[in-house]
Amino acid sequence: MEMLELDGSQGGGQLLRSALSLSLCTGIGFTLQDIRAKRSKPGLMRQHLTAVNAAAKVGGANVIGAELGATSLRFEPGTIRSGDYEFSTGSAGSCTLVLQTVLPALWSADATSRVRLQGGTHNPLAPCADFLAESFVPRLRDFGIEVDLELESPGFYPAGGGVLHATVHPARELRACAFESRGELERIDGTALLSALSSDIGLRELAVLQARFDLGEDARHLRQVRPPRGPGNALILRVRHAAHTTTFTGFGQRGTSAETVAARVANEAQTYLDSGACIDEYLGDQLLLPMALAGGGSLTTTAPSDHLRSNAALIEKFLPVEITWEQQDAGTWRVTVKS
Ligand SMILES: Nc1ncnc2c1ncn2[C@@H]1O[C@H](COP(=O)(O)OP(=O)(O)OP(=O)(O)O)[C@@H](O)[C@H]1O
Repeated sequence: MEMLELDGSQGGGQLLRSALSLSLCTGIGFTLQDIRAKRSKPGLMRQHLTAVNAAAKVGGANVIGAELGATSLRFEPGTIRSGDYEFSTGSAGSCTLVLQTVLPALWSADATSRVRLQGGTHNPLAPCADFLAESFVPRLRDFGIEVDLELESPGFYPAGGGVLHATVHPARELRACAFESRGELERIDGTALLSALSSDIGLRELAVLQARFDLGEDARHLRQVRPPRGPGNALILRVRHAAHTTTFTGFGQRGTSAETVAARVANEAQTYLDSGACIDEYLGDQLLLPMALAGGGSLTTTAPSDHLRSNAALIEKFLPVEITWEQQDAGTWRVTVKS
């Protein structure tokens, strides 16, 4: 079996997850050394370990070193199988990142799969379930990839316990896509999601968004998680253009006012609105993989993030593509994938 030797110190969890996805799709195995070496707690954390085990299960892989805290891993992919799967991070670790790891293998399978994920569905530093549903999955559809998502219950750090269901349909031939123009601005709306916290927090967050973007009453939603599993608050702002909806998320935390949480989300959205980009910084790194599997494509984004750069370097090791980026104007970069 062809094997790649990868240096895990060149990135974080994303490098591992992308390597797992690409290994399953290409049949190329890998060894990964110095996993997350530059992070404060290096090695495999629970969320990463769940992703390794999930990838091994979906792809019939042989794995050496899949243990909590492990700093090296050997992964030899086998045959991808569709089916009914259940993966749990066993904590509030992000289950959306686990889903993203196995999605490419599952859409490459020959039949529909159903996946039940348990853990955190709304975590800082990860795409939340709303981001997946409103921004990621609709763009996958452009490649010809059909994924249905159902959020049964949100899970926040530290209690976790969220449940997300995904149905993934086979997609053999991926269409090459260009996400360059976002089209006209149609609407901006926000949701304050609360669990075991006063509605007042959400109302204050939505008031900030209202003041910044002139949101009408029908564009402000307050949702209490019932039954609550533990305290949590996510503020979700959707900027809907004709060709793409961008989802911005903020998280309430002790010691940070509702106004500050909302102002950060609003500032992020404003940076995007001031740019001419179609795709936000986060979705930018996440779309590279389907673009490369489709054999090419392009997107415009607000910045070529570290995640985008390290993901591009990894993808080029597994697939015969070249990924480049160039600045178009002050707030817009164009990323191109060529085979
Ligand atoms: N606010 C956000 N909205 C959407 N996606 C996000 C957001 N924040 C982070 N992401 C995405 O989540 C992923 C996080 O990858 P990252 O490697 O940082 O994760 P990790 O496993 O927590 O790693 P580590 O702790 O090693 O940094 C990236 O694909 C990034 O684009």
